[in-house]
Amino acid sequence: MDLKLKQYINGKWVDANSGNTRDIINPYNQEIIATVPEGDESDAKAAIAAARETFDQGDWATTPATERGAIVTKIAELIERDNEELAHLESLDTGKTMEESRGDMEDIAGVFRYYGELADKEGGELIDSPIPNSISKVVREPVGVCGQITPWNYPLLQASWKLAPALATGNTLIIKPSEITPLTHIKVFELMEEAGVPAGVANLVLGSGATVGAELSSNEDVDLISFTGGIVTGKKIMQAASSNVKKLALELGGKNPNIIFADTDLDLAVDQALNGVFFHAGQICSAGTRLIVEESIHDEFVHALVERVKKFKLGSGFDEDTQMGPLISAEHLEKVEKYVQAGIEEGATLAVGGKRPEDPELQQGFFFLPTIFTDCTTDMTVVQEEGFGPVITVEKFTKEEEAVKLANDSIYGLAGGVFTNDIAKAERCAAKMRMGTVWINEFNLYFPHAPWGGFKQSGIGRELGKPGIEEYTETKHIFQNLKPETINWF
Ligand SMILES: NC(=O)c1ccc[n+]([C@@H]2O[C@H](COP(=O)([O-])OP(=O)(O)OC[C@H]3O[C@@H](n4cnc5c(N)ncnc54)[C@H](O)[C@@H]3O)[C@@H](O)[C@H]2O)c1
Ligand SMILES: C[N+](C)(C)CC=O
Repeated sequence: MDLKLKQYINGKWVDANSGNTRDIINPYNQEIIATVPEGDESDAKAAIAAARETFDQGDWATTPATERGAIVTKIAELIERDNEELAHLESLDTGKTMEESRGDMEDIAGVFRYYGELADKEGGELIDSPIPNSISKVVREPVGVCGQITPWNYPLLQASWKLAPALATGNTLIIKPSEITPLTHIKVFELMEEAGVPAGVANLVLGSGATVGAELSSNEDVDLISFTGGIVTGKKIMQAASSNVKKLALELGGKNPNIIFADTDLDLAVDQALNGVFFHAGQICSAGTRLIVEESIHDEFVHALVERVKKFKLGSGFDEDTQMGPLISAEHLEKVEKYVQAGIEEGATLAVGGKRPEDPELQQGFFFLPTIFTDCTTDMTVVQEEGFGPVITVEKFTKEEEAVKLANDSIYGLAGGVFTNDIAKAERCAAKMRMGTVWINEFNLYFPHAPWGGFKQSGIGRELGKPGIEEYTETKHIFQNLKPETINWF
């Protein structure tokens, strides 16, 4: 593998202080694909010190935004140049199909390009001051040293949502990928170095959440922590971030509803419902795993879904005809199995799947069959908890208000969908759905220009769009009195 397989701290490619390493496993066949340094608190502290010193020294924060933007745009170009290599690394690490990984890399380049172009356009504004003879202006400045922690399901995509806006706005940063999927993070650091990101500005530390992640979240030299991952970890990070009242951005899980009305185009809704869940074997925060289907079309809809699911081709992400790859790890496969077992025990009807495949060619990988449960009710574990696997639950409704009530019956509020040909009805539902994104006649679409994030326990703050760059800035009001006079109050 033509990759450095090191951490990147203060402009140098380094091993872990301890000398420890970790083997990275291909989830398709359990082969070791790479061995990388396993950093710990001491590596995190070294990276934080470099980022702190670089930020405080000031050159990067005061580099003209146009220049920083040009570097971020250059990273986009390099990602486009190396798209195939990056996609290959992502599929090796995660098991997802090459087609999906190629799409991710296009999206990632788009994110760097978007923030590269936005870098010099959000400088601040003059306010119409109510005080005579004064100038009142609002400027945006970088927050400082940013800690960034990413998950294993969309490793580089989630990283791009953090790296690009942080760099564009003049912050310094330390990023920690999931310990089991570090390869595309390493590669993008090679590209960032090539694009001209100065030493100390962007640092990469590899290692576990309990060590590196916990240090980034609690260290008082870190000014902002941006985390994407599970709700349990998110709560720990929120607590740790209170050490110095860090700025906090949390992108957490989802248990996303997809409402299907009887007046929809059935073929479209079936197709989109499948797309909404089964990419990357359902390991998507915004997977539309809670189908809420109008009773009059329920049986026909479920039948159509099941017939298509039965034909899914599972296999290696590198085979052209594979539609669904494996789950990420043995541990996660076990978790999904237990989740499905809970569904069966709580009385849901298994319409298809529900177990590991029997195909001898898939026995080395962490595969689970695409699964559909019917006769589901809101009190069931499979309806309330995020399974993060290829599992759909189907609930029925008869009235519009009931559909919205079911959709909102969750601690999560990340995303949801509505399928209907009655646009007024769709708009009414969208207005009442308590989620950061609502799709109408669409599911799982995202692009750099529109903000992404969750209501309720799906998170705090927004990534992407203008809010995604504002997260990385502090707002400062500068007031200038053009005709100062003594007040003589005291
Ligand atoms: N909202 C979104 O946009 C979004 C996007 C992708 C994934 N997710 C969510 O991510 C979850 C799956 O990812 P995961 O299993 O990698 O999540 P996770 O919470 O287990 O791990 C995420 C990251 O946090 C680190 N971590 C673990 N413990 C930590 C600690 N105590 N302190 C600091 N860091 C720690 C991990 O090493 C990893 O890098 C799902 O819940 C999914 O919905 C959300
Ligand atoms: C945000 N998204 C959809 C790219 C990945 C969620 O896991």
